[in-house]
Amino acid sequence: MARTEIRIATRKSPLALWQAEFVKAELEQAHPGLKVTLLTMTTKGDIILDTPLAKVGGKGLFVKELEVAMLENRADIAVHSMKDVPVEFPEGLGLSVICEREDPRDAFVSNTYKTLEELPQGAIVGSSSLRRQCQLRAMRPDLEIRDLRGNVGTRLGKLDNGDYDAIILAAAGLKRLELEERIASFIEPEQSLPANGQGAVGIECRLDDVELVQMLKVLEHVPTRARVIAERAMNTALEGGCQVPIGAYAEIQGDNLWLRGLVGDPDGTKVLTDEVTGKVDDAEAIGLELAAKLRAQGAAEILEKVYGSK
Ligand SMILES: NCc1[nH]cc(CCC(=O)O)c1CC(=O)O
Repeated sequence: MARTEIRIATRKSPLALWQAEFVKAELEQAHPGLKVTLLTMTTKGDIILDTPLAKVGGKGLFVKELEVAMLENRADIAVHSMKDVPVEFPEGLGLSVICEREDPRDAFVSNTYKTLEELPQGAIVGSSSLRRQCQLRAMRPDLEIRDLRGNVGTRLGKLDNGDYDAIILAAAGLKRLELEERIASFIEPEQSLPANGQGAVGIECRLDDVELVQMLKVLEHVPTRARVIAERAMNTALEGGCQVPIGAYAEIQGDNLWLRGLVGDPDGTKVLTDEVTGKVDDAEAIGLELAAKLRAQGAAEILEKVYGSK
């Protein structure tokens, strides 16, 4: 008998809730009679899980609370922004679906200026992403970049307070939250290469739940998966985390997949970029090839310096 309920474990931020509600609506539409419920949780970051379920090689494993909920069968799925999804999953869990990508670009948000180019000398720009900082500084070394944290609403509030002349956010988050009118202009990938997976949403679940995996498949978007796999492969091969100046962005061009990567110094003095094109079916190999090309240019030394200074 087909299952009648799917439980989504989700964080409480407006964007996390939007993504969970999106998945709920799609699943309920695709499977008449199915009820999808949201289990909201406050996450405190990584915790050590000590249940036998999550033990690998006798050791406790670092997992997030959403994953604990799935491993303990209090929830069935978790919905993630792909750019925040780590490379490895606890044993038994994995990414079963990658949904269609929203706008992958970074967005320039300002109440005064229309574009990055329009910013006056010494303007104050908010972003805590080293990837964005590196590319901004490379383009405009005169700007003063200041930290900016919190969820999308918090960040916009700080801009409106006058703390910054402009801030950089992902276009996808703003569009999903119906805040697109806050975008003064889009920053094209050639100017600010997006983070791997930016704008794409993925669904994590227990991989042995065959019926569930099957029901989730209606949300799968094959071209997005190929793009994100290539981007993540490059990132993984260079051991890039979310807080290093590293970008990866793929597009599908006919039968081909084109992938561009970037590794830089946070201060923007060194920026390495390279590209690889190959067959869509070879997405992962394309990512690995690009990582090797960037390494040959000296990417590993740059990243080591960033990690070393933490
Ligand atoms: N790092 C935070 C984060 N993770 C996902 C998004 C939204 C965009 C997306 O789904 O990729 C954001 C906000 C931002 O970068 O402005």
